[in-house]
Amino acid sequence: MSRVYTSVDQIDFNISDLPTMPVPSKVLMVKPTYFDVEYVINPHMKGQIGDVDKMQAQNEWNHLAEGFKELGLNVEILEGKEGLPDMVFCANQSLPFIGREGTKKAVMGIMKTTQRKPEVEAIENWFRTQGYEILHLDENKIQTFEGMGDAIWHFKRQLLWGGHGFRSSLNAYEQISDKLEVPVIALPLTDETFYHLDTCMCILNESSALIYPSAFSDEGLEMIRAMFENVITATKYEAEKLLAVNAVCPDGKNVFIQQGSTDVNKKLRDAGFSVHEFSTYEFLKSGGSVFCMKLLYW
Ligand SMILES: NC(=[NH2+])NCCC[C@H](N)C(=O)O
Repeated sequence: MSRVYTSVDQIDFNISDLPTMPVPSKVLMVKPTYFDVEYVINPHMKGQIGDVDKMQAQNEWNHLAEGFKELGLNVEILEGKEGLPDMVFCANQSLPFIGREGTKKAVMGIMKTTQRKPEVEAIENWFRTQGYEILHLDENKIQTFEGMGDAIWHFKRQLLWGGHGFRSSLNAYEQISDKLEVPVIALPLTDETFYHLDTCMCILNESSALIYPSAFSDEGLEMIRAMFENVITATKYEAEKLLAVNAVCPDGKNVFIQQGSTDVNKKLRDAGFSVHEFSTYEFLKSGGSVFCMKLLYW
């Protein structure tokens, strides 16, 4: 029986009562060899076609990979594929999961745009080498699901936050909830600039999240505020121009974030987080930053 929550009065559990989930120890990154802006499928890509500095992109990517290594994560690197310039955003093609008995499963995505659809198979083939059970959504019923671009695990808990509206369909979460036997809090996204949940919500630890409030509906905001004690908010400039919310906090303490997010970084430091700034300017041209340039898994 699926458990998809769409308003705060439906929520009948406390986070602390939910089954726990280990912190991911591995991170996948896809080499940016073929990364470029070749088409426009989100507002950030407008006017950027052909403008990516390839060498700069490679440098930024290397630096981020080094950062993950320094944090103690096991960094796995996959070659990109020619003709798939967005495959470097490897958070989008799947949703990895680990059950309480240690069983590993990956729900494969259904990309919204034809340009990105072939990326899924490449990631699926890679998952098979990692001992994951592959799960597919029913394509006759579900229109789209863009993996961890929209579906984000609560820190250390079997609870999924699911964004929908632009790249993922709400009914995808019913199937995911059924297949993984987890509750899903569904959040409609309201502003196309923040087309994936990972552009407007970053889960920092069990009780803290960084968000850009204007990207959510009132009901969505109510659910976020009900479940997180500390909600840090990003300004319009930093959220939109620097994709500051597309950050990642793999261990509940260290936050990797786009360089120059001064206001957010101060708020994060004041809340006790260690902030590490990375330059992802070339990837911002495509509408992505730190969070979507990697896939955390077990
Ligand atoms: N999760 C993300 N925000 N990923 C960035 C994806 C960027 C890519 N150009 C797209 O529009 O699909």
